[in-house]
Amino acid sequence: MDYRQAHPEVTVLDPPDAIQHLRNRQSMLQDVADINLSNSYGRVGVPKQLVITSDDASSIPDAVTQAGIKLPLVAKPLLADGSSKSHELSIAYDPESLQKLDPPLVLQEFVNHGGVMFKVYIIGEAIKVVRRFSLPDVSKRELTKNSGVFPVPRVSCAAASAEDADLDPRVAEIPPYPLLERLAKELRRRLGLHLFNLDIIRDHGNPDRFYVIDINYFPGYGKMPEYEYMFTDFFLSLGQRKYKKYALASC
Ligand SMILES: Nc1ncnc2c1ncn2[C@@H]1O[C@H](COP(=O)(O)OP(=O)(O)OP(=O)(O)O)[C@@H](O)[C@H]1O
Ligand SMILES: [Mg+2]
Repeated sequence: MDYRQAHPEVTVLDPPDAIQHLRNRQSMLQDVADINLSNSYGRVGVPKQLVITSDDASSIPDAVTQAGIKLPLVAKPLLADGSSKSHELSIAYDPESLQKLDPPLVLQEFVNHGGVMFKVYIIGEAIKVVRRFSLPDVSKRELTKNSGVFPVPRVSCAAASAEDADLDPRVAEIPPYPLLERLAKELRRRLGLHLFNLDIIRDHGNPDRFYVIDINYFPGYGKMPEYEYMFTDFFLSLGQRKYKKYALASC
């Protein structure tokens, strides 16, 4: 803030406090929940979730029952600070094993989505969607058979791209652009950020229902095809905006 005031000539793209908002998995998804976007192209929300801050893991099964959220649950460290620990996610299949978890956490309902997710990159006003492999569905049978807490492998970061894979079109179809554009526009405004991405999954039982499960600030753009062109356009648009401002001020 001080720096910004002392140097009005410097363009601060995304302010640190707005970026900070994404370092907590609870506050990160709050705006998506508030927007509660629904139009003729579909609906976008957040999986039902519960935040556990108490150190006493033995109270988690009761808290889950009271919140009415359903197993299996994805347990995510509350802080998403980029450390490798903050990416250590697990899946819990039965109430008993919830006591083995290590708070502070966000417990999120696991949504079956057919093993494919969408990384939606936002660069200013531009959007690029990339398909990635994700976790496979959990069947009712598996849910009754499995018990325990299992680490979640970082499937979406694996080298294999889902772009050219032979996938069920109902699972692989990119979410409708008009829906993503509305969401991106609202989020840009509410978050006060220009450079971020959304991890989105489609409910396997309901193709019009989408869930945002993660938002990252300045994600690895290297994995995004054509990022060079999109960044060039973005920087040019910033330059033009600044030029217009100066031109108006000096009139
Ligand atoms: N609610 C959910 N339902 C189903 N699968 C989920 C859910 N949340 C997360 N996953 C799966 O777990 C993966 C990692 O989750 P998430 O993106 O929230 O964590 P992360 O630590 O930020 O991981 P990454 O850096 O790999 O994106 C997702 O890509 C997806 O495959
Ligand atoms: Mg993610």
